[in-house]
Amino acid sequence: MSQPLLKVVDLFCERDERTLFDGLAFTLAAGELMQIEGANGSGKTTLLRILSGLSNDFEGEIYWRGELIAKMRDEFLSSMLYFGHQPGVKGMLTPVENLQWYSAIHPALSEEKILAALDAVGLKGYEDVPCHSLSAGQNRRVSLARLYMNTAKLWILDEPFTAIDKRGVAAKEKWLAGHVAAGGSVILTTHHDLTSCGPVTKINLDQLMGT
Ligand SMILES: Nc1ncnc2c1ncn2[C@@H]1O[C@H](COP(=O)(O)OP(=O)(O)OP(=O)(O)O)[C@@H](O)[C@H]1O
Repeated sequence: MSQPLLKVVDLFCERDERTLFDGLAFTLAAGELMQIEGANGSGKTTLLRILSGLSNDFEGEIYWRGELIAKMRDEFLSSMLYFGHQPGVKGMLTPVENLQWYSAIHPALSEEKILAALDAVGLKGYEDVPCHSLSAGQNRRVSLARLYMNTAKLWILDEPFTAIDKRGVAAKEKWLAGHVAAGGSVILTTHHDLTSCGPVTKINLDQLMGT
């Protein structure tokens, strides 16, 4: 069997003296999509922040391609896209300007690719409107356009479909399915039922909650 992309061993995390998970272990293969489930406050966001390197407040080990992430952080970070709760969109900038800013700290992207990404998320015609004049769902779409511009192997997505309408969700699910079919991997949280992503591995944090 080929080596997993990501391997989590004996992960323990507590917040406010409450154990969120203890002994959490799983592997994620290339081409696998994993959904983290659990009640509000069960630790889904906390887990995704740990996996993406944004939080070090945990015990246990996380491996990327067989090596401890802590020992090859730069390589891991360049292979991973994290999409957090906040859209991370600057209101004073237009969608095009936001994505230009994003592409400046990532592999440079042509304006053509940025416009294609905005078209793909349904924002054709809004390219030059300041984001503070867009709706919550449209701002979320600007942020999601990063997925259409990114070549990272692993996508870690926290509630990517929040504020997105039904048609938008179906289109994004297809995009995730395409990423996975091309050998990429996805770990996400969502309260939506995933219907168009293909096989989904599920981990439920409620069953791992301490007392
Ligand atoms: N920085 C922090 N300091 C202290 N406690 C925190 C911190 N971040 C989260 N928590 C606590 O950890 C628990 C898990 O929070 P988390 O945001 O991971 O849950 P969640 O499963 O993502 O919830 P939701 O479905 O509501 O988004 C909560 O009880 C929260 O209060």
